[in-house]
Amino acid sequence: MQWGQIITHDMSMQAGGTQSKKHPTRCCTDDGRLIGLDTAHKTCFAIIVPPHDPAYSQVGTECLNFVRTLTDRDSNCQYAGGPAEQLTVVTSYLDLSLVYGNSIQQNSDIREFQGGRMIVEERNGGKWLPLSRNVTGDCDAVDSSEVCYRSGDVRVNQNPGLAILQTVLLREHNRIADALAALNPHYDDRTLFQESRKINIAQYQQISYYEWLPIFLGAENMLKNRLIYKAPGGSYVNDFDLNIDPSVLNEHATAAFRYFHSQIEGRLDLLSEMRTVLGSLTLSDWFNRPGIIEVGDNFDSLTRGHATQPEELTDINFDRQIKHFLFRRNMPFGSDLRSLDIQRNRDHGLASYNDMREFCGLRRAHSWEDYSDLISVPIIEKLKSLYHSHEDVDLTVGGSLEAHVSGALAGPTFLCILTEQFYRTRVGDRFFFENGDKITGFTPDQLVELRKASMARLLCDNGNRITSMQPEAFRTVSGSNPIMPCTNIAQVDLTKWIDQKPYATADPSAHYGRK
Ligand code: HEM
Ligand SMILES: [Ca+2]
Repeated sequence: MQWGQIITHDMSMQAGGTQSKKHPTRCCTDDGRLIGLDTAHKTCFAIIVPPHDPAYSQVGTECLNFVRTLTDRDSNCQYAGGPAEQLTVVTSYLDLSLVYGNSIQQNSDIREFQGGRMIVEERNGGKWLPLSRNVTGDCDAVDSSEVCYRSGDVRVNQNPGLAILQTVLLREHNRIADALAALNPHYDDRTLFQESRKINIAQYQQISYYEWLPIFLGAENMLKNRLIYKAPGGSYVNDFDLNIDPSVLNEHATAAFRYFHSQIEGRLDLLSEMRTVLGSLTLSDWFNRPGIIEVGDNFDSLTRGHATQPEELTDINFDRQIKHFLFRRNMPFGSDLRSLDIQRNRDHGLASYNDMREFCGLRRAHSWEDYSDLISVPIIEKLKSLYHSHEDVDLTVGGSLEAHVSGALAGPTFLCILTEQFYRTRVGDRFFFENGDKITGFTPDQLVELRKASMARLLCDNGNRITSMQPEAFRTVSGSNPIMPCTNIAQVDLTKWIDQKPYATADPSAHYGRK
């Protein structure tokens, strides 16, 4: 057995799946009935709802739409004789492709080509993501005047939290570009764009690896496996390895990383600067309707809400908003994210839970009872009633039932996959921000600054009028993580990017010492 790779070249987006809106290919009728196999599109793999389903039986839904991910077979580029491999349409590096796009063409469509900036549009005194050119296609818009965004990633409109994050990262790019333009008046648009992008990506990698991932993977586990380093100061980590394939593991994108769907909270609080609750939104009212973030003070209040209200537990329970009401538009029920995850596991033909356990160095189970080292007995009893054999348990199911490793938010099998992925994502990236490459790396002075980047500072700098935040924005407010004025939160000092020399891009050969 070996790791399964999703083919490409932020973390994968499977081609042709159900990432955001309703898929144009319909495998069920509008009222949730199955379309006969003879008439359904060949990529259909509809989810059959049992008649006794506690939610869907209320409205007689017997079929949930599911369209198979496109593979190399569909695109006539199949590896000789190998099994079908899923295709992805985004880059697999942590390169903020969600902001900058996945190709030169996508990038050109969202760049301003002035002052190094990305396109933002002014509405109601604020700077927002540019509008989609196909509002009713990209969003669940009631009419074509509704706000619907265009960005580097088509999922931007999927939920309000994501639209906020996309906006914050876009504004951050322009904030950096404006600062660099003031510090280096001799820089042209292209230099400003590339340098700002490079800083924005570095901050994003710093935040992802040093602030966010430790909560999920455990800081000790990350240190031990060389995903992060202790107190690096201004020193480089030159761990780039040409032999490490940085593309996204199928087991990661289709099982392990989706486990965090369990954390999704269906109620989105709106909070004042004093952190009093002004109201709340219901997630399923706002799938693919991102315009809500531009209404009144919602951008700031929702941002404070996301930073303040706790996530749901990482466990076997999933919020009704995604379990019954995903993309429901104004219908009483929608789709079920948990079912989609399980069906996607089968669509991609992932290895079984038992095989993956063994591959990760855990004990292979030879009977149901052998799972009791990691899964509780009542849950094993439930599994027995659902699967014919202990060998049949899907990876996405078994992995999410394991007791968590101490200090992490996943059991050993998922943690093995997540750790392998995030090791590859850094070590396989020759531009990872901690690398000391003479041409592409940062100076030690700049690295010291980048290591001060935080989610709190990003939210402070790119809200409309957010003036306070807790320093660890991914953690709830507490005595040791109190709300404080933004001015007290460390800032990346961009004066370390003052470039004394005339910039050398006019003569790229100068970099390589060629004549
Ligand atoms: C409101 C929040 C979210 C919603 C509504 C949502 C919804 C979805 C949907 C509909 C899909 C595609 C399902 C399919 O057809 O196979 C998906 C994929 C995925 N989601 Fe989420 N998700 C959310 C948050 C998250 C979070 C917080 C994480 C991880 C921390 C996550 C990780 C993933 C991953 C890894 C995939 C597979 C992406 C790919 O490879 O194509 N999602 N999500
Ligand atoms: Ca949960």
